[in-house]
Amino acid sequence: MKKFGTAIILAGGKSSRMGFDKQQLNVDNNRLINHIIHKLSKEFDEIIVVTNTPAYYSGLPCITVEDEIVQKGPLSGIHIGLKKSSSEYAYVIACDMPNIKFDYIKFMKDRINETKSDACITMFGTEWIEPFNGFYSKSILSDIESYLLRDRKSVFHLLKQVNCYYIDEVKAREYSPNWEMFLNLNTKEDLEKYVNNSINKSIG
Ligand SMILES: Nc1nc2c(ncn2[C@@H]2O[C@H](COP(=O)(O)OP(=O)(O)OP(=O)(O)O)[C@@H](O)[C@H]2O)c(=O)[nH]1
Ligand SMILES: [Mg+2]
Repeated sequence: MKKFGTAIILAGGKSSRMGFDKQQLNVDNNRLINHIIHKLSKEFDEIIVVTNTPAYYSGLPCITVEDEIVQKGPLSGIHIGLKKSSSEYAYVIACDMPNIKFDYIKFMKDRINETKSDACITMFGTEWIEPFNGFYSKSILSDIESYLLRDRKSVFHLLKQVNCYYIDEVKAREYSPNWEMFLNLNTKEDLEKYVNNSINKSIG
């Protein structure tokens, strides 16, 4: 089994704050998620999009899956994505995150290789985590499954039960001083700000 060959894109949310489906976000006349798929395909052999609308992805270099344990938020998507993953670890990102940094992905892989952790994510301050732009191992699939079946949803609390390596904020800012690699577009204002702020834009 390959160690780091898979990326999972979560795209099964309700987009209630944005007011339209974030799978249809457009930046520079391109669908943002198409850009994410193409960019990730340079680094990963297998791209899994977790979506309720697989038809949006025909012809793209990815496979699509739907949530199995539904209505539990992002962890539902991480669960089925890991289940379908053909690699030991999967990189996980959301469909509304435009700034992917390969040097940080490499840094996370190195930390996992060193520490043999079951997940690798970044802290924001001391109390918050960035659950995406991180890695999760298939080895925690059963933990996630029983957690979801107990009707729990918090990625933060799930990770406390497993062997997760946490990168601290200061370290992460060496790679992304303005936190742009964790930027996610939740509202129309976020989108407008992103489109008008070329400093934050590493798309294309
Ligand atoms: N597969 C799957 N993905 C989800 C689910 N809920 C959220 N996501 C994805 O997780 C990522 C982060 O979630 P949010 O930013 O809260 O997105 P959202 O839930 O669609 O938006 P809001 O309704 O405004 O909270 C996004 O890429 C969502 O598409 C879910 O139940 N299943
Ligand atoms: Mg949400």
